[in-house]
Amino acid sequence: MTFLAIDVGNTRLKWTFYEQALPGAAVVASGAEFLEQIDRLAEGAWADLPEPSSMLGCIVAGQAVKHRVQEQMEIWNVEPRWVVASNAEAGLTNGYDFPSRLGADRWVAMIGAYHRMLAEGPARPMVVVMVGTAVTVEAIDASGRFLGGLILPGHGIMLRALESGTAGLHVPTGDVCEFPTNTSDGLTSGGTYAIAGACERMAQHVREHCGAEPVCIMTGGAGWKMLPSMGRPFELVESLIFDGLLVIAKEREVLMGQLKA
Ligand SMILES: Nc1ncnc2c1ncn2[C@@H]1O[C@H](COP(=O)(O)OP(=O)(O)O)[C@@H](O)[C@H]1O
Ligand SMILES: CC(C)(COP(=O)(O)O)[C@@H](O)C(=O)NCCC(=O)O
Ligand SMILES: [K+]
Repeated sequence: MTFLAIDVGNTRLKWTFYEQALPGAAVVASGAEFLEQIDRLAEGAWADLPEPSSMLGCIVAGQAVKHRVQEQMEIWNVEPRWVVASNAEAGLTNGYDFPSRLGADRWVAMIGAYHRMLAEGPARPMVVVMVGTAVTVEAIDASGRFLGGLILPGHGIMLRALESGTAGLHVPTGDVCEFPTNTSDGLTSGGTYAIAGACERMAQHVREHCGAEPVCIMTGGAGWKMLPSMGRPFELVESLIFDGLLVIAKEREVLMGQLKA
């Protein structure tokens, strides 16, 4: 029972093909494409795959992109299924004012992170950071309640905003340093420490609210850029969204089985 997991962000589509729809399943193949390139998936990377038995995805990129992705999936007989954030799923409860308005990628990543933490020991509060086009910094308490999260511009958006809003900030990418002495380093370091600072504050909020030190996990295409500049240890888990999709797929299969029985 092979399984295709898809994560469509505002910059790239990421996919992983698994042997089974089970947490920890073996990876058969995986890839990532910028959204401008996704119309060639069916004749490109997906052409060599066997037909998946099922798929589950999360998408935050909008309706037009969703149609383009589903068009590529027409080489198979598989039904497109997309996660929408709900009040509760897979052990998490959603504290958002309007739960379905929470980005599906955020919800799925939190489910992946929470199950990963539970697999490693006793339940603890968490900070889950996703560094993609935007940056999100989520707080989860030890019982699995999503308390709320910060949304920041990612590196690219911060730089473009500064470039377009000023006359003197058109410079190449610089290095991250504590005391930048040129414009390039100032911009690169400013963006990086803005994100690191938000993560640090959220970790403080969670510690004060929950009375325990949070487990801190990071994911997303630009996570590796942030890791050396964090104020506290963060574990980088590139597969967090896929881990979450596997958890959800398995739980839904179990529920379906119970309904049929
Ligand atoms: N090798 C890379 N390929 C693509 N994006 C990268 C790479 N390394 C870092 N990035 C950064 O990661 C971001 C995309 O991350 P991703 O998690 O795919 O975003 P999203 O989920 O919003 O589409 C880009 O904005 C880019 O700054
Ligand atoms: C915050 C996001 C833009 C992040 O998108 P990404 O950086 O992964 O492309 C996305 O999760 C989203 O559109 N969320 C809906 C609004 C919300 O979560 O409150
Ligand atoms: K994403």
